Amino acid sequence: MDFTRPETVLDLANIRDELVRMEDSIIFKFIERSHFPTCPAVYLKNDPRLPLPDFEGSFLDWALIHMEITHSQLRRFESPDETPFFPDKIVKPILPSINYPRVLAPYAPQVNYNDKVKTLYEKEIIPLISKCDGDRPENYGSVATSDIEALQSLSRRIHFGKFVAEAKFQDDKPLYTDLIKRGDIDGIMQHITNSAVEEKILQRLIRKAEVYGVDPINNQNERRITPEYLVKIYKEFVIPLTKDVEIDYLLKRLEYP
Ligand SMILES: C=C(O[C@@H]1C=C(C(=O)O)C=C[C@H]1O)C(=O)O
Repeated sequence: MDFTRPETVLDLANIRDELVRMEDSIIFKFIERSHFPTCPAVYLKNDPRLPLPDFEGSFLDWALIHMEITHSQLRRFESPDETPFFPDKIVKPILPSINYPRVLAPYAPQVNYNDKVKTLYEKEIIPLISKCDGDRPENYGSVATSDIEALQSLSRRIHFGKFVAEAKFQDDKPLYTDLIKRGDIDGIMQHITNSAVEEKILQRLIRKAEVYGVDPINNQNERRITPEYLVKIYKEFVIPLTKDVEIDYLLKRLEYP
């Protein structure tokens, strides 16, 4: 997929291949996070264990904002497949702009589900992928670094729903134009859903978790990322949020030619 060549981006088969590649990134980021305990202090607003002068928010919020400011200076958020968690904080790149040809509708950057992504990650995913419950102050920096990597991978995967939606719209404009005009959200959900593709993804995740998630040197055959947890994360969070992004993107699509 080459974002300077729109024809490679709006090919649904190419998009699905890219989603498959993202599975490996997400699994490996989860495995990295699984080396540490839950470290709840990292996610609590203004926690006394992590004093942050002149800042309202959690340690992870602080770390993510500073990482996104640096990444924005390196042009990360000019790329149409990257969506910031703190869009109001990012700054102009220090590198020259790349004028990517337009692939998505101009409002695409405003389709931003990262608040939901971060909340679900902290509340639902961390308890599943952490090594154990507990707080280890010596791990706070590593935990935040690992969380940022995992959040950025999850965000990219979920917001790829914009490309899926645009590809589906282009493939059947009459159908989606009628559904959008009637505000038929259930009808849009029905037509963007491909249960066979979803099932294939879940089956593949089980196999990947069985291979990647087992620690080869651990003779107790303990899993670092269980297949069941990975399926739960995708089935209950990643795929539904991707489809929410698809629907949200499509509902505004007729505002632009
Ligand atoms: C991403 C797509 O749209 C939907 C969402 C999917 C997902 O998030 O994995 C898979 C199939 C569809 O239900 C697609 O059609 O490939």
